[in-house]
Amino acid sequence: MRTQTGQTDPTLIRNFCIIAHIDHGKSTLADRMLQITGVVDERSMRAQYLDRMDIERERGITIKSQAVRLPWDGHVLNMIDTPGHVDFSYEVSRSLQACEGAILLVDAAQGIEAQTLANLYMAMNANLHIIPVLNKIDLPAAQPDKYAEEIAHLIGCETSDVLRVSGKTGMGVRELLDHVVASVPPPVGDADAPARALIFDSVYDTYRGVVTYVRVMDGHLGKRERILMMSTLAQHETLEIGVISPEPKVSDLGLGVGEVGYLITGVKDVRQSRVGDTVTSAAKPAGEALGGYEHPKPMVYSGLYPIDGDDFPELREALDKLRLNDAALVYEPESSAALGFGFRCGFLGLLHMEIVRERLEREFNLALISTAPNVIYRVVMEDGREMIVTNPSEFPEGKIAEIHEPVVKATLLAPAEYIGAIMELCQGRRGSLQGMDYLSEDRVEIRYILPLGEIIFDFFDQLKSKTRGYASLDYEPTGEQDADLVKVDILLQGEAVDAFSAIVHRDKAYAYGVEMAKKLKELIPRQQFEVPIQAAIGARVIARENIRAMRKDVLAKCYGGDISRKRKLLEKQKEGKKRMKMVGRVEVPQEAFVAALSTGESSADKPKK
Ligand SMILES: Nc1nc2c(ncn2[C@@H]2O[C@H](COP(=O)(O)OP(=O)(O)OP(=O)(O)O)[C@@H](O)[C@H]2O)c(=O)[nH]1
Repeated sequence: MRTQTGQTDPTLIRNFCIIAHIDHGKSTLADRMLQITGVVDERSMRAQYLDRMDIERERGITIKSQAVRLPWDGHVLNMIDTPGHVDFSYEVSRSLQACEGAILLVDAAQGIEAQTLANLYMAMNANLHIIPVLNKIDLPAAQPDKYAEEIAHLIGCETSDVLRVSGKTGMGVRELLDHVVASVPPPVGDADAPARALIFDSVYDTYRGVVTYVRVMDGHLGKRERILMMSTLAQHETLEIGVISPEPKVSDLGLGVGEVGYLITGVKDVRQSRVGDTVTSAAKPAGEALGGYEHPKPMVYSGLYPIDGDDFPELREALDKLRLNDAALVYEPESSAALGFGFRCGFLGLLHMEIVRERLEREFNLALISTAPNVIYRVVMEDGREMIVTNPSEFPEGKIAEIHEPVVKATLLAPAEYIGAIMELCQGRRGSLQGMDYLSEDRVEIRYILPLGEIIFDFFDQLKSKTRGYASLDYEPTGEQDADLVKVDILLQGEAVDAFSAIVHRDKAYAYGVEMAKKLKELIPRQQFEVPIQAAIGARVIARENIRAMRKDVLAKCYGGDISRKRKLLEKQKEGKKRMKMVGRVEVPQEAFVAALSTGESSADKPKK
């Protein structure tokens, strides 16, 4: 199976990935393949072998892609695991570039979902050979005939071409592996050309530094070789090079054309080894990088503040550490009059934001307040100045000529009976209908252009509740549009509280103001004096509530003048004060900030059906 130079003969290699909607069983199938090919024995098999991070396992989602080498029938199969969430679509696209084939995995009880479509289109764009597969055929609720037809209709094949498997029982998985060998084209590349390898993943490991996953397109990468990263021009030496099967195995011969493996250079930050970049030899560099490199671009911003102000240095340290493992995370310090010192952080999307926050809280033991998420607005002033606004506090005063907001192309899939509910929801979020197609008699694909700012709050939850969980959603950024947006400030006793300001559409400003004022009225305790809560656009007040003054002071409770009791009460009050923030003269308990800023459960928690 090896050529004269020692690498695997490319004609015997098959590189493939599995694309599927969340929960359709990708990890289970991958696990079964590990077992059937003998890479993992029965005893050491633990469920979802490939999902390494704890958070991933707990949430049952795949965040980081990985590649595993599977021996099968005299061939080498490289299975590249792709992440399944829209936030990570760039990583998906890079994993696809590393393959020649894709297994399109569809739950036989659910049919095609929005994510399946999005990934399928990406795979077709990358010219991959598609193997359509229905999974979970062991389920009593499976309707393989119905969904085979849907798939056949979608990709233009015969229903009999759609394979049927169960990742759980292993039924049909051997046949699927045979089919991969028979139908996925072997990689082609120029073995004599200067090396070019695509980085499709890079992961920080505490002990070994950054582990970079690559697919060699041309040439050869060896051990102790000086390599060059073509986007940054950084040079490193490969300390170790090998394949994963399923644990790392050092390959003294290096990696040749078509091979998939990892390399370690001792760098400590994933930013030095970026997904999408091309690795070449420093001594004999390639003339041109592989196409398609993109710098990760944050789409959603939010402020993160420690609940206890003293934790600010810990938060900084934690972010610095997380960053080593996450090339897409950006942050810079900011301060808020209400919340103290914190960081403005940029994320790829909502799930990414949730994951970062959860890791900060869980791995670094930090208690955090996050401000409402924001998208990036481009504001043009009448005098021609242009500014980028990622935070309501940056929203300019004065004469604004235009505001542009980011929009996404959203694909929604649902049973036809929910068309009305979905359209009502999208219309209410300023969506514009682009088209609608029936996938089968009773299932429909609806396409909308929607402002990103309108879907980052609770769109997903609303969609699920209005369709009883049957709709699925996928979206991709597609430029920007003009929008009539305003900044709504919330004032306590005439003083604006920066943490509660928001940029919203003019038509929704009133509703936001009323809701926030009501919420705060309930959350802020009475003070010695009356506290007006106002919502305002500039100088114009659009909503108002009042917190009435406290009638008695705390000591009034202590009848009889028991001095020790009095002292205890004062102590207690002092204790309470520590967790208060002063906004002007008004004492606001920390909990009020947390409660007012939480929008209930985040939609990113539940990307599942
Ligand atoms: N009955 C049955 N259940 C299955 C099968 N394959 C997967 N499941 C179940 O379906 C659920 C989702 O499976 P996963 O393998 O975690 O799905 P996934 O597509 O990897 O999910 P993400 O990593 O979140 O994208 C789990 O509860 C599995 O036990 C199958 O063939 N039959």
